[in-house]
Amino acid sequence: MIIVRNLSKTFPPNQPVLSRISFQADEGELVALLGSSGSGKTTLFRCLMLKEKWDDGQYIYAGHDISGAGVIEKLKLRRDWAFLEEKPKLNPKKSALKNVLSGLFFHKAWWRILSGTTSNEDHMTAMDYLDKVGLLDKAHEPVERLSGGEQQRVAVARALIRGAKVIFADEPVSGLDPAAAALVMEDLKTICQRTKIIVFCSLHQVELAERFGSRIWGLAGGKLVVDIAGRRLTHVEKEKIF
Ligand SMILES: Nc1ncnc2c1ncn2[C@@H]1O[C@H](COP(=O)(O)OP(=O)(O)OP(=O)(O)O)[C@@H](O)[C@H]1O
Repeated sequence: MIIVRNLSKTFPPNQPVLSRISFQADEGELVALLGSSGSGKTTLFRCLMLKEKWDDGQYIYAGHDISGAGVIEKLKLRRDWAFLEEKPKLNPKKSALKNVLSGLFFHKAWWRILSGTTSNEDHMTAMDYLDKVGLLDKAHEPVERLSGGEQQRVAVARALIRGAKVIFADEPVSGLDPAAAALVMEDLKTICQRTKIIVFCSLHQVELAERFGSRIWGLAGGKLVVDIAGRRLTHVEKEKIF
């Protein structure tokens, strides 16, 4: 569970971006974050991933106040979190399977890293995750031959094999056509519900937020102006956000 109270952030010299943001996000939630360009979506994610400092506010993760986390604690916490970008950083020449397995790098025995070998168990686990994102039949394809949506799903599988408990997805489907975007969002929603992780997903498309978000947030003027359970937004709610 994540609880944030009154988080505020101003960029120097005097540009307030986030103003007293408060929320609670529970396991199994897919939070769809809507906001116009420059509203602070990425900044909010960067603060929540402890990549950006904020001025005021309390941040509680899994029952611990991590507002003042030190370097070691931050490194440990970041293992629980995964970041999905619009263009996932994958090795294009390597297969989908190898890219997913690369998520296990820090979990492998040193001699396996040196010898470049993989245990049968890791192999099976990676195949399971590829199955979860509907890519079992593409496991041995080099990633460069996969579509943008399929590459994004490989990135999701890699995040999951790392044991991510929270996924921050910053506009993960903005470069995709509507059908591919829906498939990626469907994966995120299913995985979120089945594995009880929290997914924060910033989106520009209201329809995707309405269709896949179990919760919808709207960010405008540095504030969370909308925080509702996933459903069709009213005209008034849309006007508040955009
Ligand atoms: N490092 C920085 N220094 C100063 N200002 C910044 C910095 N990063 C972001 N900003 C400013 O903060 C505001 C919010 O930026 P942010 O990238 O969080 O918005 P966003 O909602 O993610 O936008 P988009 O949808 O276009 O990606 C913008 O006005 C931006 O120029």
